[in-house]
Amino acid sequence: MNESFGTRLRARLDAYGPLCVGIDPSPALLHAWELDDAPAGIERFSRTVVESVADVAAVVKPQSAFFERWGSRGIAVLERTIADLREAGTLVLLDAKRGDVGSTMTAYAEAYLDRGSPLAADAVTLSPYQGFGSLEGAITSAVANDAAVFVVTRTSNPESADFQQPVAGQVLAGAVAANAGHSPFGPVGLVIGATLQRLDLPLDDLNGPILAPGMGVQGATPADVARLFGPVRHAVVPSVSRAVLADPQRLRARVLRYRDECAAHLSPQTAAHL
Ligand SMILES: O=c1ccn([C@@H]2O[C@H](COP(=O)(O)O)[C@@H](O)[C@H]2O)c(=O)[nH]1
Repeated sequence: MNESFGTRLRARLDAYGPLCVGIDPSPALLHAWELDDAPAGIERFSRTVVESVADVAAVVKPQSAFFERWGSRGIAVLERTIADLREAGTLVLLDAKRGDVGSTMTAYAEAYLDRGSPLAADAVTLSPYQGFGSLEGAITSAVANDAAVFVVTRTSNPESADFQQPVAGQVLAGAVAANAGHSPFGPVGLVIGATLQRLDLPLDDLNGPILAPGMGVQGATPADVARLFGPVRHAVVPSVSRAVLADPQRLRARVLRYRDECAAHLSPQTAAHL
């Protein structure tokens, strides 16, 4: 029997430290790297990130949007990037934020979670705004494929609060129910921005991982992540993209610095948040 995503994630967090590194081949970053904003440039960018960080980051998160910009050729680069990451042994979290009616969600799950798919990742981000129940097929598929879903709950962008707060409790309740009985983490993680000033959700019973984007350019620091998540910080995977991707020469060094800072702030022994 294969190991569940939760087991694999816990092992990688313990072995490598708590950090997710993004692959975000935006026009601005391609320009900074003196690469063409074209499929070949995106491929070179992605290969460099994989070669520089796959052996030191617990999780790597390609941002699907930056590949989709180039249509089928961009998707082909995304497929090869996912394959390279999986071969390197890191966990791949595809940031695609899909959400739709149940039948269509099943098709998204086939695309991103079914082991046989060329786009299959270890986990994918989903949007719950068609009702948490609409994600059921994707959650079932995640369990069947030893994968996971990370559901948008309280995102890092400043516009999110008023819109998401009213339903965040329902998202949490759905995740708690889906994760019951699993160990060390269930198949449903939450996306909660590291930029939030305070946590307005009780996460103690989540029993799932928390992806926390927003470090670096969006303003959050590893210390902020520890303060925000306090007693559940052992389950947090802080994520960083532009702040480490800005310069290819310094990419690995910056990843190592973020990783070590996150480890120092988020380890169970650290009482910095108290
Ligand atoms: O709440 C969220 C959810 C996802 N993201 C994504 O993470 C990266 C962040 O990039 P940075 O350069 O580290 O700011 C990007 O792909 C977003 O789409 C997020 O920022 N906030």
